[in-house]
Amino acid sequence: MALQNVRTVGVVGCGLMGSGIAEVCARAGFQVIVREVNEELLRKGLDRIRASMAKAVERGKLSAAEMEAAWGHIRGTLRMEDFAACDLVIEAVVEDMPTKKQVFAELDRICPPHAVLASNTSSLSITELGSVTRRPEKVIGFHFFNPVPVMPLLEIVIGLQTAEETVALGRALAERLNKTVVISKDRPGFIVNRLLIPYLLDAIRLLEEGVATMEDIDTAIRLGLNHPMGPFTLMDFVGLDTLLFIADAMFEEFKDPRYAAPPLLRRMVAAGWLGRKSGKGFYTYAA
Ligand SMILES: CC(=O)CC(=O)SCCNC(=O)CCNC(=O)[C@H](O)C(C)(C)COP(=O)(O)OP(=O)(O)OC[C@H]1O[C@@H](n2cnc3c(N)ncnc32)[C@H](O)[C@@H]1OP(=O)(O)O
Repeated sequence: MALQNVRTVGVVGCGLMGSGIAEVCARAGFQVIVREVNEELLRKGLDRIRASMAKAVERGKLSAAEMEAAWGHIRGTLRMEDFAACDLVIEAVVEDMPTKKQVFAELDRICPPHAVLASNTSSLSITELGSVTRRPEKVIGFHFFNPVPVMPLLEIVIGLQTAEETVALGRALAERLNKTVVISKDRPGFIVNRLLIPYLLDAIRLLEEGVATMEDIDTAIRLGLNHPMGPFTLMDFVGLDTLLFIADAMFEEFKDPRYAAPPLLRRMVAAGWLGRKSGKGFYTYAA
């Protein structure tokens, strides 16, 4: 399957990542079908896409006419069966292996045989996702970064059975979306999260040990290392539930204490303090 034959891209999930992926694909001229599990989540996801495009217009990254054209390429749905029309589907559901496996098995049943099935997973095994399909050579990881329209990286993850042709499609897609590619083997956390997750968890440990306040830790990293966000701002931005899913998945595989979630993180997620998206995480956000 070559990229020039891809007309319609499916996106499973219209949360933070799915909405960003749907937006950049529509802006690149693909027809996009994006699916959520209920009307409310779908409406919220589509609203997020529209708000992000409006911000791009405001910042001079997109013209009003381009925004309307891109918006016209996006169709929301609640039905998995609608992915029968897709040449490429990118899954961006919750970071949970049983849920993702169920999605991949369903996509394999519904999508045409030529379709490539990609996952936006940030830590789970592409090889394992491929194993529940009859097309493991067409299963690949496309790990985007939040906010998808702004972050210039696409981490492509190659499962044991992923074909060279599927990787070539990933490279061509990245070029179309104006993203730079890095290639990672299928190991937990790939490149970025292998380094990022222990750093973020260590920031929580530093806070719990009382070494410094979270404001000072954030300021230290922002001004001392020139990172755009300190670790607590970044954790709230990524979502504490997502961070916990990733840390647990990495700990499960490596059994290395560097990836063990600090108790405070688990309790914050239990309390529903998920970061920016829930209005409260390490910091509190206005509604
Ligand atoms: C956990 C995982 O598996 C993976 C992950 O995703 S980890 C998280 C990765 N993400 C990060 O690390 C984000 C770190 N933070 C940042 O880079 C920055 O804080 C940020 C980009 C989010 C915001 O930066 P900022 O300077 O405060 O915002 P802002 O000035 O509004 O925007 C920065 C740029 O993006 C552009 N932009 C903003 N929103 C946009 C949109 N919706 N569409 C297009 N462009 C947009 C702006 O125009 C601006 O571009 P220029 O510099 O060319 O003017």
